[in-house]
Amino acid sequence: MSELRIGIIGVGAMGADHAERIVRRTSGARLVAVSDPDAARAEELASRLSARVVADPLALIGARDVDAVILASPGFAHAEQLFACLEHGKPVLCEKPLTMDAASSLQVVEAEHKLGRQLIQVGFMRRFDPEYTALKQLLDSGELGRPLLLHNVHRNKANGPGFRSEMIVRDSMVHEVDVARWLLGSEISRITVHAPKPTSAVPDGVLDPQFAVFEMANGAMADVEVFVNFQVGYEVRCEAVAERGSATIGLGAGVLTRAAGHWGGAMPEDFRIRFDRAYDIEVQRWVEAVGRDEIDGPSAWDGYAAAAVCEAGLASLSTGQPVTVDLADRQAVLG
Ligand SMILES: NC(=O)c1ccc[n+]([C@@H]2O[C@H](COP(=O)([O-])OP(=O)(O)OC[C@H]3O[C@@H](n4cnc5c(N)ncnc54)[C@H](O)[C@@H]3O)[C@@H](O)[C@H]2O)c1
Ligand SMILES: O[C@H]1[C@H](O)[C@@H](O)[C@H](O)[C@@H](O)[C@H]1O
Repeated sequence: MSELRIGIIGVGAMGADHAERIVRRTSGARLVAVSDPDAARAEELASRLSARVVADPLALIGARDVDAVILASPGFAHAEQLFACLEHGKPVLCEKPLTMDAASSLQVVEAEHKLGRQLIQVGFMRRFDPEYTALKQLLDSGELGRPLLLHNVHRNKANGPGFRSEMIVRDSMVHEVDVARWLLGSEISRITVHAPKPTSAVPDGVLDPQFAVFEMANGAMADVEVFVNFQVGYEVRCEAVAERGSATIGLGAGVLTRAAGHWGGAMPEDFRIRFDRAYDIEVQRWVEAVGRDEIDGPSAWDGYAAAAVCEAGLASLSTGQPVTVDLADRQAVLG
C-alpha cells in the first residue's frame, strides 16, 4: 500500500503532537498539510515538518493529495469539519469530543451511516493504552468474575481560567464516560454529577473538582473524580472491582523509589507524556485500518453515546440530581 497522506486541522497542543507522531513514529503515513487560524503557528510547524499550510480547513479536507484527516481543532469546530470529511469520503481521526452536544453527534452518526462506510474514529486514546487494554483483557477473561464497580481518578496539573465547569464534563470527564462504557461493556443509563466547594485555584463560578456517578444499563456502577487544577501533575487511575478480585492501573508509570521516608516516583506533566504510547498505537492502528477501508477503535456511535451522557451530566451538575441519559435506539439508527 502506498503511504497514507494525512492533513491535520488544528495544530495546538494535540495537533502538533500528532504531527510529530506522524512524521517521526508512524509507518505507512506522511504529513502533507496542516491548517490552523493561527497562521504563524501553522507556518512554523509546516516548515519544520516539510508540510504545506492550507488556510481554510474545509479546503484541506477537499484537497486531492489529502487521503485522511486528523481533527485536532477545538470541539466547537468538529461538527462542520466532520460533515466535510463525510462529504469528501475522507477517513478522519477526530479528537474528542465528537461534537458539542448529543443532537449534532447523532446527526454525524446518521450521516456516516447513510454513506454505508465507517469513516470516523474518535480519539478516546485510553482504549489503546497498554495498561487499560490489559485491564480490559483481564475483565473480559472472566478471571475475576463479573465487574461490579469502577473507580476512576482523572487529574490535570492545571487548566487556564477559561476551562469552565461544562468543559470539565465535556472535555475531561468524557474520557471516563468512554472508559466505563468500554470496560464494563454497557451503556450508561443515568448520571449524577456532584461538586464539592471548589478549589481556590479556580475563578468564581467554576466547579472544580467534580465527582460523578454513572449507573450502567447492566447494573454495574462507576464513579469518577475529575480535578483539572490539581497543581501537582497529571494522574489518571482506574480500579475495577469484580466478584472475585480487583485490579488497579495508573499507579506507577516509571520508576518507584523508596528514600528518605518517602515512597513514590515522578508524575507526568500532562496527557502527552502519560498517554504517549497510547496515542502512538492509536494513530498507527488508525493508519493501517484506513488502508483496509475500516476504522479500528471508538466509532461515531461511541462519540455520540459519550455526548449524550455528558449532556445529561451537565443537567445533573446544575441540580445535583440524577439525570437519565436520553440515548437513541442503536438498532433503529444503525440497523
Ligand atoms: N485525546 C486527548 O487526550 C486530548 C488531549 C488534548 C486535547 N484533546 C482534544 O484535541 C482538540 C484540540 O485540543 P488542544 O488541547 O490541542 O487545544 P489547543 O487550544 O492547544 O489547540 C487548538 C488549535 O486549534 C486551532 N483552531 C481554533 N479554531 C479552529 C478552527 N475553527 N479550525 C481549525 N483550527 C482551529 C487553534 O488556533 C489552536 O491552534 C480538542 O478537541 C481537545 O478536546 C484531546
Ligand atoms: O482536552 C484534554 C485532554 O482530553 C486530556 O486527556 C484531559 O486530561 C484534559 O482534562 C482535557 O482538557
